[in-house]
Amino acid sequence: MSTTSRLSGFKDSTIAQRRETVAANSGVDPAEMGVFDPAGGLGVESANHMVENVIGTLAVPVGVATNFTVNGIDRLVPMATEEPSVIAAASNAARMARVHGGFHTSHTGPVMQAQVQLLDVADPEAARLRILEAAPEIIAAADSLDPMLVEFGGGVRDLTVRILPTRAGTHVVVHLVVDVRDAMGANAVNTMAESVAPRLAEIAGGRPLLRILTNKADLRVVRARAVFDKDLLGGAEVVDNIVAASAFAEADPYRAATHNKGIMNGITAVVLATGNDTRAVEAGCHSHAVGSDGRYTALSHFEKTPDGNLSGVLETPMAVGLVGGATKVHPVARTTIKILGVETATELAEIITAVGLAQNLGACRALAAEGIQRGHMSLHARTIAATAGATSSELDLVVRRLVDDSNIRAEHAQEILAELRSGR
Ligand SMILES: CC(C)(COP(=O)([O-])OP(=O)([O-])OC[C@H]1O[C@@H](n2cnc3c(N)ncnc32)[C@H](O)[C@@H]1OP(=O)([O-])[O-])[C@@H](O)C(=O)NCCC(=O)NCCSC(=O)C[C@@](C)(O)CC(=O)[O-]
Ligand SMILES: NC(=O)C1=CN([C@@H]2O[C@H](COP(=O)(O)OP(=O)(O)OC[C@H]3O[C@@H](n4cnc5c(N)ncnc54)[C@H](OP(=O)(O)O)[C@@H]3O)[C@@H](O)[C@H]2O)C=CC1
Repeated sequence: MSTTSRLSGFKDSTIAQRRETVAANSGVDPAEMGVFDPAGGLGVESANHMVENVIGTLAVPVGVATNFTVNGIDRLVPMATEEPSVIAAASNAARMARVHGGFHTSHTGPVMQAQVQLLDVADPEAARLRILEAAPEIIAAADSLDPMLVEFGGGVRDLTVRILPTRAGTHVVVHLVVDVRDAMGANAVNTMAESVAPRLAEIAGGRPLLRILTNKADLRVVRARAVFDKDLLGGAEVVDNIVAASAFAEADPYRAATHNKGIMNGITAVVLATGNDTRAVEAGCHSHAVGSDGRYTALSHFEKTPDGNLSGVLETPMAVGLVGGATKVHPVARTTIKILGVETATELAEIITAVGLAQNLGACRALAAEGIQRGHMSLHARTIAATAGATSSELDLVVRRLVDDSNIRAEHAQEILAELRSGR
């Protein structure tokens, strides 16, 4: 939790000043901010304990989005992304929601599901009922594998059975529904699924094959809503145009894919910054974008409020944890969690979905008003100038010229540099 996330002048500060401000406003020890230096973050030796055949690490920029209020609490939000303008857009959108109370969320709890696939079952309908009759035994056996999780208030909540016709015959698919508390939960539920699979197969009179969690985490859903201010958005016409942009994304899968990519710009950046599994969250979100009619659509929805402001809602599965995976191992992830000030995985999930909504609004506002290139390309100009070889002292000058000339291209950056260096 931060004292305030409204940090005026933050974007124009030096890196050292930003670190000081973030530490002061989040209660993180200023000395700990050194973790964001290349030498202070993930060392090669630690990396070698995380994955296989390690030869090094890859640094990704980490910035802090400002202006976020989620459920009445100000949060500074670390975001890891290589894409210019993402953090600026999220901060800008959060500023527009802040005046109307920020983001409000609700959730279904940290519930994941593991699937056990059973093949060669002669009587699938009867097998389904036999498994349901044995549910207390199966649930107790699964719970006994993770007493720690049960002690924390988690454990198996339910067992369901589906009959699935496939081109390889009829499969009986058992779902273990597990409250994984502060874990992302994949390892926890996979262990359970593997352990109870032989007994399930015995009851069904078939053979077990896959025993793995589903990333369609539709029992672990977070919903975020916010009202964005019409004047800060740019007026009534912009509000109407964002509503039309939202309708376009709902109606057209080609547009929905890009619209949802914009949401994931924010979501993935926080998921990555906190050491969570980006692929698991991406799989969950995109699967959630397919409606009951089988059509891929927008994850968010925007409409005009009676007083002419813009209301936005977003619902996403959000399988993130505070224990397990890389979250506790990666030194940067440990610090980003402290900056966020979250105590539970669900609180983290709520902030991430709020960022997704802000990110989406930021992009839709730009698209529905001046177009994406003005804001995005003027920030992208920094990358172009650096790629062209501008030094720190030359960078700002080259960027200004690229933007002023409305010609944000590498060749032009090189021309400007040549001109500067020749003293012309
Ligand atoms: C870039 C802005 C915000 C400029 O917008 P602006 O109106 O020029 O900004 P401003 O200078 O008036 O500042 C307003 C606020 O924006 C933030 N801000 C502004 N500039 C910075 C900066 N340099 N560094 C950090 N924060 C910045 C900051 O919060 C600031 O307020 P403050 O807190 O300072 O009082 C705007 O043009 C914008 O939001 N553009 C959209 C950019 C975007 O969405 N980028 C995502 C990448 S494009 C993409 O991949 C997705 C897409 C677009 O395809 C998805 C889709 O199609 O739906
Ligand atoms: N398809 C996918 O998405 C897959 C993802 N993965 C990977 O799995 C990893 C995540 O698995 P996950 O199960 O979260 O990780 P871990 O198994 O590392 O952590 C979960 C365990 O932590 C212990 N724990 C301690 N405190 C808590 C608490 N407060 N709440 C909950 N559990 C607690 C629990 O048991 P105890 O202490 O008893 O052990 C729990 O089982 C990620 O690295 C992910 O990439 C793996 C396979 C597939």
